[in-house]
Amino acid sequence: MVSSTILGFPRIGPNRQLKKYVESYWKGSTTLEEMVNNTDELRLQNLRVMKENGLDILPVGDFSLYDHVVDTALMFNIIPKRFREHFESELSSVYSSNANGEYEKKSLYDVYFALARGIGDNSSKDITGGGLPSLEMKKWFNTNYHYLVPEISEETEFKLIHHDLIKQFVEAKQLGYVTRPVVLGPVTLLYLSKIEKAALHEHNRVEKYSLVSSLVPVYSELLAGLEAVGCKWVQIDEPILSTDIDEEISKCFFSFYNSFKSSLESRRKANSLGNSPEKISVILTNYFGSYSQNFKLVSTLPVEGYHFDLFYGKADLNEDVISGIEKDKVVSLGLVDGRNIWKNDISGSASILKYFISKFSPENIWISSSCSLMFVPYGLGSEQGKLEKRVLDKLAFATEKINEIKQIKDSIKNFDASAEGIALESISNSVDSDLLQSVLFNDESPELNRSLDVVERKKIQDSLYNLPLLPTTTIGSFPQTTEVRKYRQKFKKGEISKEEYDGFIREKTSKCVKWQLDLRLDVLVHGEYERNDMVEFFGENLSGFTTTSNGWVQSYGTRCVKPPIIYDDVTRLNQMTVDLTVFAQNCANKITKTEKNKVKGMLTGPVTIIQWSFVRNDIHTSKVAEQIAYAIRDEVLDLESNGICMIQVDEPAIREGLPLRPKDQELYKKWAVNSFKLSTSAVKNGTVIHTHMCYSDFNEIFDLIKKMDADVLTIENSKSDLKLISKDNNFGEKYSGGIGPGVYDVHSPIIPSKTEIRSRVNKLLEVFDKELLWVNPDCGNKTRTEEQVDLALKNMVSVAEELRGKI
Ligand code: MET
Ligand SMILES: [Zn+2]
Repeated sequence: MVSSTILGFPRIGPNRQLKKYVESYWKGSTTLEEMVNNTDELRLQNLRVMKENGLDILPVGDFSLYDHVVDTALMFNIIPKRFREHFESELSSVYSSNANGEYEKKSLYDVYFALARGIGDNSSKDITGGGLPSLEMKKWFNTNYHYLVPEISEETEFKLIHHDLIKQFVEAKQLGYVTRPVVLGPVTLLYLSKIEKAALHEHNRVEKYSLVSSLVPVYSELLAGLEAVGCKWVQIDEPILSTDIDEEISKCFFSFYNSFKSSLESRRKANSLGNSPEKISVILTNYFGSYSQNFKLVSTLPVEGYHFDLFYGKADLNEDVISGIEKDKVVSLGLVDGRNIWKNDISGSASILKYFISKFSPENIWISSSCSLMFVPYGLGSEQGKLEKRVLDKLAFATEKINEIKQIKDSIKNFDASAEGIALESISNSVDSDLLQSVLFNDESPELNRSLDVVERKKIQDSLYNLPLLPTTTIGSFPQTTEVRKYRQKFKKGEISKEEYDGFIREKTSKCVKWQLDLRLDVLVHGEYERNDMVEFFGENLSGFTTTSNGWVQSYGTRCVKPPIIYDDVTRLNQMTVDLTVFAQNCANKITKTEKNKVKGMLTGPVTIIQWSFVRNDIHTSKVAEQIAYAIRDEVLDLESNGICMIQVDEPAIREGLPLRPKDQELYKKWAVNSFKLSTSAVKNGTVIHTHMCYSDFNEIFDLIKKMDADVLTIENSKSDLKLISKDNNFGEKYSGGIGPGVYDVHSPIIPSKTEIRSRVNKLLEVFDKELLWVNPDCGNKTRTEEQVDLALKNMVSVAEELRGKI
């Protein structure tokens, strides 16, 4: 009989309880004990829900109070020096815990939350900046989830410092559940980690993959511990296998899994566990894509089973891969999409399952989710009666997805593999041949291109606007104060009229324009007071979108987001931003009695809208991008014809969508760039198109950025230590448009000093042509207070004005 399972379940609870439980502990309004009891209950509730909805084998260890990567790092004592020193006594109390792994909870939790959130003035990510900076946060592969980056060094003393996973297994077993502990694999753990700066002596570079041998004993100790309490399977997650791994990483896999096997064996002998009921087996788990070439290596590793993501890794449904699976291995089939919210095609999944049954023994087959279900909301329960029925009928959230796995299992009950032959071709995916018909794949199309190139356009634009050298601007949003939020809430609840709400927004907008003029900013914005969120706002104004009332997914730690759902064709229903932008421009004109200070129109680009939504999957994503691009294009043209001559189309998430494998990246880059161009290229040459990007490392996408052909690019840069302008990448030479690398970090509450800003601008001037350089923060101001924004921008403008006279 096949078994049903999943790789992991959402941790946040049906009503985001995790947030409440953990945050109230942080605030001191609940005790540690209360927090632990509450979150334990949430974890046990997950087990119940999984069981009730029909799973045979449940994951344990997939739950986390903050992040599973920092969980793993801490469990193995991967703690940077600054924390080891600060928490010396707490850690020694944890280390001296008794043989059962009982430790004083408070000590461990103090270290844990400090790693996650830092201590004191954590805002300055600079080690010298005082306080204890938290671990850095990064995107988990190509998802919108952020993990904490472990810091390792030669000084890291890898050891298993607690037995929580073993205890959770035992607890679940006592409650009658069959579970499979989930552990992040060693190679992926190293891949996600970085070398700890403070521990680096000059001339002493540590190659992080060389540390893999030190991980062997800790993993084998953990697995031996699990084996001793009767655990039969452990899931070791190695999603790095969805990328093209190089020689060094391949070696790392090979050496770890082989030595680990023998280390476990010697532990068995030493502990005379030889007579333990059953040896523990390992299922190696890859998700987010296919193994493809990597499977050759994987099939030689001494593990007992493999998980396949058959949603995003359909490429593995091919003879080369499948013939490499030995008959006695367990195959776990990720048939239910862990990253999107659409109902499963049960009969399609059943066909794939039948194919595997015809090849392998049903006892060795597991039906599973493609990846953990933590990337989709908890359950549809609270959407009943709220979402339109025709939308609701298409959806499955985590709880419903478990049920689908059961349905797939039930649907093959009477299947006789010997009677029906199944061809591999019938289940593997065919490529959408219509795809390339889209305008997005026709680089030469006049719809995608402006008539002059960026250099020629600049000449026209310079003559029209007469901006000073080092023009100053902001990225768009101004503080979303409690007052702004309160008004929006009241309006949404129907407590105030549309007129009253609009009146308030206009008042805020006009004050914001005045404020910017007082600050002497050159290019103004309207402040985005009308927007709760830069994607949701457009979702509410375009057809084909809907929003849920409780469809939260974890973004990082206790923070969740509620992505809109794109379920149908997207069209623009009405003008979305024209009124308020024109209003802001009129305010500026009235105050200055000139038309000198231009207000930038502010829109979100197609790729970002897609990246931060759940997107229909019945048509190719590029088709959705094309539809959104046409809608934005109409808005851009309406702004222009209403006198707005600078328009910013934000694409902060453009890097996020980049596929994991180079061979898939070209197609993405093409439609991503061209959907931006389709949105923006219809304007006159004198209209200045701005774009903005943040949140990522841009090294991989320089070509893409250039191809977008914006007139001005404002780009996050201050957090990533001016990586953008590092000597090696020659970005300054390669980029011929206007450019505004952020001169300070808006995510920090610290007011950037003039000295700091001046030194950044001076560095930028070494790299970029002074005619092209803009001066601006690195992202929007919405999360700051009005006072912080005022002081920071005063310093920024003052530096720009001072330097203008000198360069
Ligand atoms: C995450 S990018 C944000 C861009 C947007 N225009 C803002 O200023 O908030
Ligand atoms: Zn930004």
